[in-house]
Order: sequence, then C-alpha cells, then structure tokens
Amino acid sequence: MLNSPLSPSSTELVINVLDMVLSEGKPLDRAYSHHFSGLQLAPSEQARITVVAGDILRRLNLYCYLSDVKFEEMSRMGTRLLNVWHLFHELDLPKMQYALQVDEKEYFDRLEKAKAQPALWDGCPEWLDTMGQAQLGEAWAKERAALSTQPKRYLRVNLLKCTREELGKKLRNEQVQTKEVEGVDTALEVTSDSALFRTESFKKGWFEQQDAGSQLVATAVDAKPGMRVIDACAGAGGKTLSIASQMQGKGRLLAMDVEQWKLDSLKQRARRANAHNVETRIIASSKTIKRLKLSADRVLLDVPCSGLGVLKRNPDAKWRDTPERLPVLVELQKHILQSYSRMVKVGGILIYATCSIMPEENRDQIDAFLAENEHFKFIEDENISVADSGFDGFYLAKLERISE
Ligand SMILES: C[S@@+](CC[C@H](N)C(=O)[O-])C[C@H]1O[C@@H](n2cnc3c(N)ncnc32)[C@H](O)[C@@H]1O
Repeated sequence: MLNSPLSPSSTELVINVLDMVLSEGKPLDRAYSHHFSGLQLAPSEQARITVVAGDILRRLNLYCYLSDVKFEEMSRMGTRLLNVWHLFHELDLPKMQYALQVDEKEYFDRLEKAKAQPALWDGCPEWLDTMGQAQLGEAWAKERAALSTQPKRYLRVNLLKCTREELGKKLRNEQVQTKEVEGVDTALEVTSDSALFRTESFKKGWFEQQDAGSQLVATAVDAKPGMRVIDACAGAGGKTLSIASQMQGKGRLLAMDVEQWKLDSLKQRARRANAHNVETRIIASSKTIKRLKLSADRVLLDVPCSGLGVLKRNPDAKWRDTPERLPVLVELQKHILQSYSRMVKVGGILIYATCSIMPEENRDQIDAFLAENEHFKFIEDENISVADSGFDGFYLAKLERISE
C-alpha cells in the first residue's frame, strides 16, 4: 500500500475527493480531475493519493465502521477516518493540525468484531453480498475478497505501431517500468508510479491503458485482415482499437453506440492509433441494425452491464448502485442479443461479453438466447475470474451463425 504516511495536504485532498464522491454522487475519476486540476502534484504523490482514496472506497463500510464515521459525514469527520486508515495499515498518523483523534481501545475492539464479518472485511455492501451469494454460491467469497484489492495498471501495445518489446524498451527510456503479462500477448503491467499519459509513447499512439482481462475479450474476437467486423456497443473504443490492430488496418471495422460523444472520443483515439479502417455509426433506431442484416464476419456485443467485475477499478460504483438496476440491465442485454445478432452472417461469429461476474448477465443470457434461436450454435465461453486471473472480471461467449 504506502510505506510512509500521507502529508497533511494530501490527506485533505483524499477527504475532499471522498466527500465529492459520497455527498455529491460524482464519479471518482471526475472527483480526481476536479481536485487535481491546477495543482502541480508530483506523479508519485498523485499516485499515493489515488491509492489511498481507492482503497478507502473499496472497503468504505469497513473503514467507516472502524472509525465510527458515516458515509455522509466525510467533510466533517474525514480526519478521523483517515487516521484510522493509517492505523489499519500500521503507518504513523498524518500530521494534520486539526484532526479528530482515534480512541485506540474502541478501534481495536471494533477491529476484532470486523474480522468476524467477512463481507464487511471485504468492503462489500449487504445488497451485493446477498446477490453474489445467490448467483455464485461458494465461488463468491473469493471473488468478493479479490474485488477489494488494489487493481494493477495494464497497457495494451498498439501492434499497428510497435511490438511489445519495443514498447517496453521505449517506456524504460521514459522512466516507466513495465513487465510482460503471461498469457496476454498484447499486455504490459506498469510497475512504477509514472505519469503514463505524458510520455511520448502515449502521444505517438504506441499504447492504450486497458485491463488485461479486457484485452483477452478483444483477442477472442479473432478478427482477421480483410474481414467485416462490427463492434456494436463500442463506447469510446477500448476493444475497437484492439480489434483494429488484429485486422492490421485491412477490412472494415464498424464501431457503433447509442452515445455520439463516446464515438467522437473513439475517432480521436483511432486517429492517434493509426487505426484507419475504423468507421463510427450512431445507432439512431432499430433501422440502423436492420440495414446491416447478415453482413458481418464478427459481431462483438460488449453489452451494458452491472460492471460488478470491475469494482476494484471503479469502487465508487458499489456505493451508488442498487440491486434494482440489475433486472433492467438484464432486459436490455436480452434485447441487444436478440436484435443485434441479426447482423452476423452465416458462418460468422457472435461474441457476447460483459464486465460482470454474475451468471444472470452471462451464461444465463446465452442459454436463454440459444433456447429461442436455432440459427446459432454455441462454440465456447469463458469466465475471467477476478480471483483467479488478478485482472478485472469479464465473461465472454462465442456463438456461430449456422443458418439464416
Ligand atoms: C460495456 S460498455 C462498452 C465498452 C467498450 N466496448 C470498451 O471496450 O471500451 C457498453 C456500451 O454500450 C452502450 N450502449 C448502451 N445501450 C446500447 C444499445 N441499446 N445499443 C448499443 N450500445 C448501447 C453504452 O453507451 C456503452 O458505451
């Protein structure tokens, strides 16, 4: 975690970030950019602040319990929570001038009680623990624990511009230390606290930051040069760019979404990456899909989902989300599968993916789709487990269209 306490000013920044997320409901990355803008923080100090804020959000209920602070009291009581965080990680307390002190006896009593409550220990809200237990049974406990750990930073090498070895070497010259990720040919893990986006390698489009699990999903598309490929829920193009590099710039890659601003950002990233065969198209109505009937060799449906596989990276989501959102998402996923699968041509492959680890969004969807749809044959699926892989959690299934 850290090997020395935060400075008083960094402690205050952490409290402000937490307050913005918890009281104003702002996403964590927005709170960081708001509070970091205009400050000349060294990249290493910025990294320390994000490590602490991220860890607190991953186990917010635990730290709140240990410090007897409520989520909504962060601006008034945050100094006590931060003191408890330091105590928990066996660090000296930060030297804040006006901090609320910790009653150490009370803290150690609470610590013992917390150890006997695994879900609290893993920073899991009750609704999520109930859901995980119901959907994953015995496998849930290890996923829950893994979701409370600090995520690693991964890069995807842009093979349109360089090899993984070349990227590693260039980054080393720019004081960024990396190591190759076993089993994911396109991935490097960043092992230093460097500011990645200021590097020349980034500006030249040699890499994108992308979790290794997400890279595995994109690799499963297995797009070949010359194919017609559709990425139908492309967002800002994390997977589109990876598919573009599989295609070596040859063939047609159509990136679609319902949000134009995401496609605009995708276009910009595609230019930087030299991904010239990417075309974007907004999904304005069902006609956009109908016009592409039976047209694609590969269709990736990286559907909107609960994001419960990526909570290490987006820990603020579990304090905003509610269980009521899941059935709505499941219906939308069902609709997308039914409707967008029409774009796959006979002999073509449909790849369904989520960044969730819940079977209801994953294999259950595929089983229900296949039960109603004789035109597709199941090829394989994969659960990318947070606990087993160390990456974010994903699901992917591959289906082949066998008839019109
Ligand atoms: C999981 S995200 C995609 C992430 C993206 N593939 C990536 O790798 O960066 C799901 C995307 O689906 C889009 N979406 C939501 N409803 C949709 C719909 N009905 N049709 C197509 N895309 C939709 C969202 O805007 C969002 O960008």
